[in-house]
Amino acid sequence: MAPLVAVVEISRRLLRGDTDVWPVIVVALMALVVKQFGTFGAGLLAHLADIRVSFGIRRELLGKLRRLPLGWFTDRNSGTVKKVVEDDVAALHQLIAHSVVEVTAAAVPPVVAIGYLFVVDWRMALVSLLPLVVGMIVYQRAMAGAGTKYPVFMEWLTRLSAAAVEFVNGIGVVKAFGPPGVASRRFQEVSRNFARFFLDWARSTSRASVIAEILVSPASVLVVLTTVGGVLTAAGHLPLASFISFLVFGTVTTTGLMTLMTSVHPLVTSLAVARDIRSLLSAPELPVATHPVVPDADAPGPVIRMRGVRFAYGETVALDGVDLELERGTVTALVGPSGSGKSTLAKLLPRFDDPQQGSVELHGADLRTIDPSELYRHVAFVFQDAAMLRMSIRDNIRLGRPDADDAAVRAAAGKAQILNRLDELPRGLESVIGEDAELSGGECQRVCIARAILADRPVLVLDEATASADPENEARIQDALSEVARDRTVLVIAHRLSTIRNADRILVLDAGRVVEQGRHDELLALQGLYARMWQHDQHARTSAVTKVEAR
Ligand SMILES: Nc1ncnc2c1ncn2[C@@H]1O[C@H](COP(=O)(O)OP(=O)(O)OP(=O)(O)O)[C@@H](O)[C@H]1O
Repeated sequence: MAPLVAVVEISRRLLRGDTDVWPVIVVALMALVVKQFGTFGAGLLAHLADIRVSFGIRRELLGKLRRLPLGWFTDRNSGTVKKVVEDDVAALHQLIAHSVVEVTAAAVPPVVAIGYLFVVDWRMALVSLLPLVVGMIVYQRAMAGAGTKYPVFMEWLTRLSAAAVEFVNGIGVVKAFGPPGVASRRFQEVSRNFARFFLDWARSTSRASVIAEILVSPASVLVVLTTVGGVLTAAGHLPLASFISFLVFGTVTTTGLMTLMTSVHPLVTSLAVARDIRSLLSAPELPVATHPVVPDADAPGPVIRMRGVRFAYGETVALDGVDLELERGTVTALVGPSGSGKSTLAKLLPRFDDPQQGSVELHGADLRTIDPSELYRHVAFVFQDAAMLRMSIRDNIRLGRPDADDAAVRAAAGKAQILNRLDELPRGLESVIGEDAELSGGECQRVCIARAILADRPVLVLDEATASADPENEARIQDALSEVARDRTVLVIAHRLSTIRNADRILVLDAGRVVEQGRHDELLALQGLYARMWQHDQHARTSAVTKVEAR
């Protein structure tokens, strides 16, 4: 404001015939210097605050992610989590480091200017606000309906990006099977509908918003002020110095308002982002006992016991009253038709979720009463989606035992039937998947098995997942699994019945219930679901072999 005040003060003095204007100029220049330091200081403080807040939020988010049930992650893709932890927190930067300072800087001058103008001449001050008030009313009217469409606009953006991702992901399949053009048709359709929506939206608001913008522009304010002020000054109702004040300060209100409007948009976006962060922070966690129980590994009885377990995904009941006991050092296989609840059951053991009814116990202690880190000292798992972290294969293998030496890592890799393959890589165990090494799905799974062998937890949950592996890979995975199962209590989801013939116990699931259980021979003798599945499995194998031989 200082240069503007200086202009008015200098004209006032000159009009009085006082030519001593240097002190005013010096004060204005000093004020400018103070402003520069002030702006720099404010920016610095705001950025420091941003660093502290972002750090605090990220730490809170990571803590939260650690406490969320693992099932929460399987229901979401990693993109969602990354968006909140990385992008959303980064977007808050705008709010904390910039918007606060910018909005303040934009809001203060108009307020001061209006106050000052009212002191100089309240009637002219009202006149200077006239174009603004009319402009705001027009703008408000135009936006009243349009504002409600903002969520629809965001919805369209999500739909558009989903269609684009679908188009790119499915392009191979559609190219191979679909008629030409099918792949892009859906994407084009969504784009076209979006364009239509957007045009309608823009059209409904454009005329009014252009009028509003013209009204609140500095030019309009200046036209009104010079006309009214000129007439009043000429008639002797307004001193010339006051008229100059209005010419100088009159447009400050409108320019400030316009800056305010442009800095409000990032503010609104940041608030939406803050909502997403808050919703992640308030996602329900797995309850943790205030006085956790430490399970006694020497307690008599089964290592794992499930009683009357029921689990539903919304309306879909996946498990309906399951009882299960895993005896120490035994291998129990879960079999059943697709969708019978095998994965759901297996994932309750490492507490991906809690059952809605019934309980899961480890050495007689309900999992809900055990500290999660204590639970993972007992239970390891290898699931189909073999997870490799972006670090060396050595560190991937020793994730569960970071202090393991090289010999132990190599021994585990050897038992998991993957050591030779890893030694073939240019940097051996130092290689990083995705950077200087690529492994097949089966090979990644064997690395995960090596991790489980090294972690040496007494209970192991496995998804056999050999259905899609080639015979050699399958045989190797089988060998690795037999190795890892030695002396451990194992629950394995079996996709090929031939691989679990020797299991100590086989549990047959159907529609979320255990319908048969026993050893392979006992189940065959029952002539029930298992026997039918076995026949089907055998038939599929022989017919595949016959077909290959016939060729
Ligand atoms: N995240 C989920 N949300 C909703 N329903 C689910 C979810 N996961 C599984 N289901 C449903 O729960 C039931 C049991 O699924 P589950 O994956 O446990 O079966 P499964 O026996 O492991 O199947 P498969 O052998 O095909 O892997 C199915 O009806 C499935 O559609």
